[in-house]
Amino acid sequence: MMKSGFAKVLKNMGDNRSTRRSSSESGREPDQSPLKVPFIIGVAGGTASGKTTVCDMIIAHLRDQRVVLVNQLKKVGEYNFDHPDAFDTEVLLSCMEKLKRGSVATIPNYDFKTHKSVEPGRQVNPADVIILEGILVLHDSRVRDLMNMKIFVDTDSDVRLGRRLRRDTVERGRNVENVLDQYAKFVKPSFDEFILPSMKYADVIIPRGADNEVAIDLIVQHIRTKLGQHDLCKFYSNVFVIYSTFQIRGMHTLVRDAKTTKHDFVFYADRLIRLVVEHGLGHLPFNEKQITTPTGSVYTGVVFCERLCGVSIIRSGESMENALRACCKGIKIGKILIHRDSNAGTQELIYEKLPKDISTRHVLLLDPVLASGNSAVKAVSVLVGKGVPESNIIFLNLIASPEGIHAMCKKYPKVKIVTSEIDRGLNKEMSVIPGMGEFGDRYFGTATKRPPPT
Ligand SMILES: O=P(O)(O)OC[C@H]1O[C@H](OP(=O)(O)OP(=O)(O)O)[C@H](O)[C@@H]1O
Ligand SMILES: O=c1cc[nH]c(=O)[nH]1
Repeated sequence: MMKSGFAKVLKNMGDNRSTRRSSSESGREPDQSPLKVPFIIGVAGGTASGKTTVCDMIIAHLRDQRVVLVNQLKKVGEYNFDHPDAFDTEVLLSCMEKLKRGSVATIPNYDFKTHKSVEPGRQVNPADVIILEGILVLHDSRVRDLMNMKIFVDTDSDVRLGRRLRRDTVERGRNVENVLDQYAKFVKPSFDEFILPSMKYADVIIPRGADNEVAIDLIVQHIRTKLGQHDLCKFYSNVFVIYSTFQIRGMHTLVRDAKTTKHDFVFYADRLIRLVVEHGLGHLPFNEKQITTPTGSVYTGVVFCERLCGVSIIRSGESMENALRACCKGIKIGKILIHRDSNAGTQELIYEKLPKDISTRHVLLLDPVLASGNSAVKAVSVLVGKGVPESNIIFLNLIASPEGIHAMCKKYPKVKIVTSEIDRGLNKEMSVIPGMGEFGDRYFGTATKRPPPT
């Protein structure tokens, strides 16, 4: 039986068999968002451990996603097929690079009977999820570094030997003695020397392989969560987008609509702000506390963090103060006014009024729009200058641009950013696209911007 040595199975996508409806079929505008970075999973484990079955189960559960399964590429002509030298890591890396960039990759086919590559190679299209499977995919750090999730399938060695014997004799026409000889000479020593030691790099170890449905279910849930997140959340662990629902999409639809009245804009912006504030508070530290309920039972809970304050960036940030006050009784709120000259790209601190003991507090920094990030970076620099540890700052925001996120994360990687949606980018005027226009003017009903105080 001949199978491709690299892109063995193309599920749902590889050769243009996507099960997802195209944008034209679904009646949407073509997706103009920046390139989606695929979620890459590595699945390693000894021979006949059930790696392929585990991959097939993950693919079956992710049937609404474009998934491609790629096998570790064999080098033609190698004798010890279980040694790291038997794999063509350079070609694998270049193919993965193409797929990550969103290009088609041509992957050599490999015949397991003749141990030769077979022309033509297989064309693999980019996908949402790439599963990289092979006994040694966790061995090389360059391959590991590509992965968002590393799995090791850990199946009992007797079970694996039994399966291997059956497969090689029944499916590949070899005799028992020859299979056992190869196992003792190459397969087992390589497992002990290279494969088993790579288990320490795994994020998840699946005992009993494909029989472990609970583990596979948990893995699939995790992948779904990650796929639902914006790609920037995969890059920056300090960036959080609140969990989207149709209610949240509906509120965004209203606040982004140029025809929405001021009254409705304020109503739905306030609803969104409240959700962002509640989510942001969830990132504060907590202490465990046990209380007794009216039924006399003990409930183990947590106490709210007490050393808090809000800081709004005037003027739009002030729209978020009410929601913060409604959630945190009596919270102190400071203010920062920055004059931003978007043409010159400069920011000037005009005014600040902050609690004297701010350096001992966790700070919730408020501003509904993160565009170039200049205002937020300047505001954080003021706080840090007052002695607030960077990691004690949570920036709460309704709409963020990728440019703003990059700018903040580059300068202040420990500041947490909580937003409700990440948009496509900025236009020439430095407005967020698609965005919601000038937030302050829409929220406060001012047709033109107020000049900064002199
Ligand atoms: O990331 P940046 O490129 O710095 O842009 C974001 C800033 O722009 C908006 O304020 P704006 O200057 O419009 O003032 P306003 O709040 O008074 O409306 C917003 O509230 C941010 O403070
Ligand atoms: O799109 C933008 C950019 C900056 N400030 C806003 O209010 N909106």
